[in-house]
Amino acid sequence: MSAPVIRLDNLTVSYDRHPAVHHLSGTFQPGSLTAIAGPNGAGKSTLLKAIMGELRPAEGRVEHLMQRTDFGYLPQAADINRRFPISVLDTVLLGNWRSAGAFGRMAKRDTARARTALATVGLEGFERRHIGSLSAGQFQRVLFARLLLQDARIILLDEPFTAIDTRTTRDLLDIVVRWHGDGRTVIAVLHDFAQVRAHFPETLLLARRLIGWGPTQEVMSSVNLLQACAMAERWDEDAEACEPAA
Ligand SMILES: Nc1ncnc2c1ncn2[C@@H]1O[C@H](COP(=O)(O)OP(=O)(O)OP(=O)(O)O)[C@@H](O)[C@H]1O
Repeated sequence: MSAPVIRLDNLTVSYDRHPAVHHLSGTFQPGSLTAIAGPNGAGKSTLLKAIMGELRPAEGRVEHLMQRTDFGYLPQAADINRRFPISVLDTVLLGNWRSAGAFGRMAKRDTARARTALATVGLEGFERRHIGSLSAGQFQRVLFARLLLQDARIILLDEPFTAIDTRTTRDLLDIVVRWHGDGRTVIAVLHDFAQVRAHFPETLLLARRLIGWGPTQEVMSSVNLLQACAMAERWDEDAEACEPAA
């Protein structure tokens, strides 16, 4: 087995001293395609933010065995301000920050690459549109185009298919599968268990503590899913029913 790209060592991340992720240890292998699944409030987004260095561990650590610039990160849509007055093309060009000049001047070549990325996600002709005028699905396509331009080796996606239509989901899933085919490491927080089972060979099942991490068919077992639900009920009095185990 090759050296992992990310190692979690007894990772605990807290908000105001309340742990949202407890004592998590394990590794992501290069080229792996992993879903992070678990109930609401399980610590999935917190884990991605800790991997990206946006949150500091209360205990333990995250080791990156690659450069920070090798990482591409798509936060949850709710965390992104779409009122910022910027065009679709400029939003995609922001993905080019690794090679942009000192004053952010973009070469013609970069603009051409950004246009190609927009065409790849089906948004040819949208270059001059303001991002605030796009539908949720179109905006998610723009963010995928930005990741395409960034050309990151490790890609972290936080609920990339939530609240977008079936066709957009299918198109963006195709891009995720292509990234995997290229040998990139992809980690995605997902709520749709059918999507996880159909497209993600590895799963990390989290309920603040680790329930399972490995091949999806093994990790998404009835026993593990019931355990994750039971743990969620202990921290949420109003927990909704979890998906019945397959
Ligand atoms: N900024 C914050 N300040 C305080 N508590 C937070 C903050 N962000 C998250 N939490 C809490 O940490 C816990 C884990 O939240 P997190 O968003 O990581 O879960 P999640 O698994 O991504 O949930 P969901 O599936 O609902 O998006 C929750 O109890 C949440 O309320």
